[in-house]
Amino acid sequence: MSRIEGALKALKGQGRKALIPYITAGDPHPDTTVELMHTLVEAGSDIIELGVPFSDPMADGPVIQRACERSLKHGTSLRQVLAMVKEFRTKDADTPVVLMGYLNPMEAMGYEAFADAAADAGVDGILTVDLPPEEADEVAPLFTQRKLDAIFLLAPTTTDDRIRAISEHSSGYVYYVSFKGVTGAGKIDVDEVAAKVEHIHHLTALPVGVGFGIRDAETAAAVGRVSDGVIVGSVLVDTIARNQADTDKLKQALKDLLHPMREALDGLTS
Ligand SMILES: O=P(O)(O)OC[C@@H](O)[C@@H](O)c1c[nH]c2ccccc12
Repeated sequence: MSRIEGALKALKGQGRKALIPYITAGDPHPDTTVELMHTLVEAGSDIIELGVPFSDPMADGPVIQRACERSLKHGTSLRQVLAMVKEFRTKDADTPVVLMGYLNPMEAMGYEAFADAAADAGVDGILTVDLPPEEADEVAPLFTQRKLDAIFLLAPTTTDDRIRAISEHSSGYVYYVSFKGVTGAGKIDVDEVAAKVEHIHHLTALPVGVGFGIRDAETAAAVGRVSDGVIVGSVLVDTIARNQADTDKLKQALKDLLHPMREALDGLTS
């Protein structure tokens, strides 16, 4: 069983939902990422989604675009991101890490070499934003052969046939994008999300995580009620941007954001 599958099964057994924060590796500085990852865990996170910075992140809104810029300004490379995960693993053997990224840097390294290096670093899952369906057949097995979960995005516009096909290539969980648009924008329509997630549950046995537009405990709970986990990105990344100068303050601010979400999610069971 993969670390992701294990974590999600354990949560399910407890009737709990996964809290999955996203941060961009190397933001605000490559030296602080590992520390921030540990902070996310201390604040009650179950899985970490770590973004590989990319110069043209077309699925991202301005908040995460700027995070990529901050990170790339310090020269953060894919290899360095993998080294960060390796360092994180020396102190945390349990928390699953999903590497989130655009294909270009992975392709540049070579998918096979990348899959080897990711497995070696202690990565658990790979979320490729822009992998065309025709290439998923070829790339996803490279990940799964190395026990890396292949995580794919489902959107409100994804047809049933595509949902089935994508789920076949997926492991760990599938990521339902709550609205059509970029990260950090828009307002989530909880009823619409609930209906769609229920429908997806009929098409795949995999857990369903939902992201895009979750900014506070109330929305996290509303989405957690209908899904297996929530992914929270831009609101955390915005907090990183506003507290770049003071790491201790930043860590506290991240905890202040995540604690109420954790509590709201756990409150769903009672
Ligand atoms: O930022 P939001 O709206 O909270 O959504 C999560 C999201 O940031 C994270 O999962 C993510 C960051 N970049 C992405 C690109 C595509 C899909 C998902 C992502």
